[in-house]
Formats: sequence, C-alpha cells, structure tokens
Amino acid sequence: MAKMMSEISVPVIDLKKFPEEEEYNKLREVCEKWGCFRLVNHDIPGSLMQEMKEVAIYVLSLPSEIKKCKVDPSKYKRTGHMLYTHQPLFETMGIDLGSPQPLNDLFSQWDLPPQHRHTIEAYGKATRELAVNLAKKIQESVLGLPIAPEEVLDFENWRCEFKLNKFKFSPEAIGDYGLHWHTDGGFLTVLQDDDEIAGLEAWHSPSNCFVPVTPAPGTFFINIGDVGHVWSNGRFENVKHQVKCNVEMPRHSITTFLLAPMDRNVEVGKEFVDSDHPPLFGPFKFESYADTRRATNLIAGEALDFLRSHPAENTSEDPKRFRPTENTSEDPKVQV
Ligand SMILES: O=C(O)CCC(=O)C(=O)O
Ligand SMILES: [Fe+2]
Repeated sequence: MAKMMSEISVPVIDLKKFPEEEEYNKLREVCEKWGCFRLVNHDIPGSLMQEMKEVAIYVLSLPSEIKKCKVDPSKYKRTGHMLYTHQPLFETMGIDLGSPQPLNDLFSQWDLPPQHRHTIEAYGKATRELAVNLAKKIQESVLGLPIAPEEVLDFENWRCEFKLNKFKFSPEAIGDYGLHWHTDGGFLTVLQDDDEIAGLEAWHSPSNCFVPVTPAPGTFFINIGDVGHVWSNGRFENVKHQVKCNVEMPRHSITTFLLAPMDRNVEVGKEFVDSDHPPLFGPFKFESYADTRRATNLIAGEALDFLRSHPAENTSEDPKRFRPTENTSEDPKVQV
C-alpha cells in the first residue's frame, strides 16, 4: 500500500491577498512543488456553487434513457453523457459552453427546468473567468509585475471545457476507485469538489504519496495539467490525482478545464527557457495531444514523452517520476 500522510495537507492560496508579493511567491512555489492548491476568498457566491451542485445532482440522477439521448456528437464533440466500462462508479456529463447551441439542444431534448440553464450559464462564465484570472496570476508569479502587454498570454481566448461528475458511491463500493490516478490534460482545472463527501487524493512528489484532499465548502480545488507542465518547461507539477470511495453516499463534483490556445500551438513559455534550461517539449496542437492521450490511454502525463525535444532523455531516470506503490498489479489507467 502507498503510504498516506494525513499530516500533510494541500496548500491554500488566498485570492484576496493578491497583489501581495508573498502570495505570488507562494503561488509559484505551490505550482512547482504540488501542482495543486485549495483556493479561498474567490468571488464566486456560495449560493451559485450550491445551485450548481443541485443542478449536477438533478441532471445526473435523470433516468439513463434520457441521459443517453445525446445531442448530435458530430456537431458537439464535448457535449453528452459518458460512462466508462473500467470505472463503473463514475459518470460525467460534458457541456460545451463555447456557444449557446449545445445548451439549447440539451434543454429542448431533456426538458430541464429553465432556471437550471441560467445556473449553468452563470456558473460556467464565473468559473471560466476565475480560471483565466488564476492563469494570469500564475504567469505574473513567474514574470513579476508589471508584464509587458505583448507578453501577457490571451487566456480569455483559450479553449475551455465544462463537466458535471457523479461518483456512485455505496456501501459495496468502499475502497474502490471512482477515478483512477490521472493528470488533467489542459493548463489548469477549477474543481468544485463535493463539499461533504471526501474521496479526492492528490499526489505529492516530495513525500512520494497521495494526500487526501479534505472538503472545504465554498472553496475550489485548483490543479495544473499537462499543458501547464509543458508551458512551464517542466517546472510546474501536472499533479496526479484520483478519487476513492470512502463514504457510502453518492459524490458530485463540477470541473471547468482551461485547456489550451484555440488556434495556436501549445509551446514552452519563453520565460522558462535560457541556456541552462532549453525547451523540453516541441510545439504541438492541443487537439492532437488530447487524441494521443485517448488513443494510447496514457492519461497520467506519460503521453508528453512523445513531445519531448530530446526523447532519448527519457524521464524514467527522473527521481520525481511518478511511481505509485499501489495499483501496480493491475493497469488502473482509464480514460477520463
Ligand atoms: O471529482 C473530483 O474530485 C475529481 C474529478 C477529476 O479529477 C476530473 O474530472 O478530472
Ligand atoms: Fe482530474
């Protein structure tokens, strides 16, 4: 069994403390050492978070015949209900909020209360803005202020994805995985984890163990994904995380993924490159990276090895490379 160090806890970033230099330094260090943090004092109202959770509970408890009824997948790649044979406790509902049409189609097919639409739109907009704000703070934490306007990244134009998740926890599922360990593919994720039902665990490389993430109502859990790792030239941790069933009650979470530039390549940020730190990754299109992750089922950041500038320098010698001490007898990696 992997050791679980319950005395270590995920660091906290306080959004109200910016632009204090100390909080910028903490943010940068946390991205390097953990790749995740608990965010407090953001300005998304607790009432909107609660309403969004109620919508998630409502939508994901609809009969499966209704949930199965998909909006045209050729039209909307990111909208629809998904189940995973290897992760039977997990189901997710993706909604593309990039244009009003997918929501129009969903609401006309599913006959959802109109108020739910308002909640999804308001919450999607608020968490997207929060993700963009955090991404900017992260860039500022590296470059220092003020950043020359031409260097500020256009995070507001980046691709964003939105998902409602349900974990069908029950007495029989105790000890099972809701989601096996993985990284998120994008730049960063704003996760509203269940405010009552625990289960999320984040990998902490310096301690070589998974750390339980304790629910904290009214806050978000933020994690850096593979694109954030590439952009920082490997300096920021694309944190591995998993969800385990410890409680006998269903668990719900809502994820807003800030993924990558829409029409440009993902590239190593030039602020991370100098003669001692050549770029570790070549430029790539996010969609093709996402396809590779899916096709190879390498969903814990290993697919980045295909993009390394010097593939011979395989990360297997990297002492920080993820080596789980449990789950090794089976292949736990399943697409998320
Ligand atoms: O529900 C959670 O706590 C985590 C969800 C997650 O990791 C994901 O959707 O990628
Ligand atoms: Fe995740």
